[in-house]
Amino acid sequence: MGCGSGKLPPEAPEKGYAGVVRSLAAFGRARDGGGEDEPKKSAGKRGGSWFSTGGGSLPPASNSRPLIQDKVTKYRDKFDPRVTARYDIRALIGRGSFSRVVRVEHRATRQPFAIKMMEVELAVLRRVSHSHVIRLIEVFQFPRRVYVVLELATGGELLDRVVSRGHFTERDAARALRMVLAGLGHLHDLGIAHRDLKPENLLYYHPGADSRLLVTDFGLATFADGTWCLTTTCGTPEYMAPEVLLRKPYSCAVDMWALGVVAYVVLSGSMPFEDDSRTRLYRSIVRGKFGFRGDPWPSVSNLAKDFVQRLLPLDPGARLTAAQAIRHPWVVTVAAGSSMKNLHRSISQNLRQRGSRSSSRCPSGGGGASSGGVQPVPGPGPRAGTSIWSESRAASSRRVPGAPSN
Ligand SMILES: Nc1ncnc2c1ncn2[C@@H]1O[C@H](COP(=O)(O)OP(=O)(O)OP(=O)(O)O)[C@@H](O)[C@H]1O
Repeated sequence: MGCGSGKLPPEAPEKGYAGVVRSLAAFGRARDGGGEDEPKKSAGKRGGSWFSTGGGSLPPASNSRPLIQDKVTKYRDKFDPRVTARYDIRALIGRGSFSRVVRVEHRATRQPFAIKMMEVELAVLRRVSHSHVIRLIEVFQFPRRVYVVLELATGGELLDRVVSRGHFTERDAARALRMVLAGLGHLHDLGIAHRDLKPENLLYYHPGADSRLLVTDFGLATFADGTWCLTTTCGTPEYMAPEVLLRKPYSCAVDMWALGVVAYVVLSGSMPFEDDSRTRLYRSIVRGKFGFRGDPWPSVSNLAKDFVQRLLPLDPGARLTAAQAIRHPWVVTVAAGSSMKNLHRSISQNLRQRGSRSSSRCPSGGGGASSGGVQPVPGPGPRAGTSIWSESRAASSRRVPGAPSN
C-alpha cells in the first residue's frame, strides 16, 4: 500500500547513477519488448504475483493456462542462462522504476529467494548485514545487467499489514518502528543514508505475526562520507526532509525525518505534509508545520506525539538519531507494554481515503507535472508511490521543479 505520490530519482552520477538510468531506460524500452507481459504496480499488481508463486507449480490451473505459460517462458528468456542455471524463475513479484523483482527457487536447495534486476545499490548492500535489513545473497554481474539475489520477503508491506490485521495499537506501531530503527541504526553506523525510507520499502519477512520487518530498496542509498556531505535531491516527495528540498548539504538525518513521517502515517493513516500541489507540499515541508488533527490522534498518547515531533524538527541537528530514537521512552515502554487502544478503524479509514484521493488525482498513476511538476526522468516516468530525482549537482542553478529555492 503506497502512501506517497512519486519518487524523486537522484541526481547525476553519484556512483554512476546517470549511466544506470540511461541503461535501465533502454532496458525498459527496448529489452522488455512488450511490457504488457508484466504487471504494472499502477495497475494494482504491486507486491502481488503475476502468476502462481506457490512453492511449485507454474502457472495456476485455469483456461488462461497456455497463455500464462507462454508469458512465463518469455519472461524466463530474458534472464541470463548463468542465472537460470542456478535459479528457477517462478514469478514476477513487481517492478520498480529501475528494477524488476522476481521470485525464484534455488535449483539445488529448492530454497526460495527474490532476484532483483538492477544496476545500483550493490556497494551499499554488500556492506550491510543486519536482521532488519534485506540480505544480499549473491550477485551476477554482466556488462549490461546485474542480477541481485536477495532474501525473499513474503510478509507484505508495513501498511498492508496494518490494514489487514483488524487490530492495531500503539504497541504494534512501536514494535514495527523499533525494528526499522534497528536496521536504520546499522545503516547509519556504516555511514549509509537510505534516502528513500517509506512504508512501501518496509517489508515483513514472512506473513506470521512474529515476522521481522526489513528495510529494503537501496536504489537511492549512498555512502555519506562526511557528516553533511550529500547534496543530491532525491526521495519520495512526502517523505523528503526540508534540507533536501532547500538543497542544503545533508546527512543521514534525512532518514530520521522520513522515519518521523512513517511514524505519523503508521499511527494515523494520514500524512503530516500533504497537498495535491507539489509546490504547496514542498512549502509546507520547509515550513515544518504539522498538527495532530482528526481521528485517531485524540486517542494517541502524548508520548507517541513527542516521538514524532522529535523526528520532525526543521533543524536536522535537533532531530533524534537512530540510536537516540530507539531509546525514546515511547519506543522502550510502549513496545514492551500490553493494553492499548485499537486505532485500526481510523487508520484504515484514513489510508483508504488517501488511496482513493490519490488515485482520482493521478488516474495514470503518474507523479503529475500538473500537480506541481516533478519532471519525469529518462525511462519509466514517476508513478504513484515511486521515487523521483532531479539533477541538482550537475545543474546546481536549476531548482527541483516545484521545490522552494533557498
Ligand atoms: N527481497 C524482496 N522480496 C520480496 N519482494 C520484494 C523484494 N524486493 C522487492 N520486492 C518487491 O518487488 C517490487 C519492486 O520492488 P523494487 O524495489 O524494485 O521497486 P519499488 O521500490 O517498488 O519501486 P521504486 O524503485 O520505483 O521505488 C515491490 O513490490 C517490492 O515490494
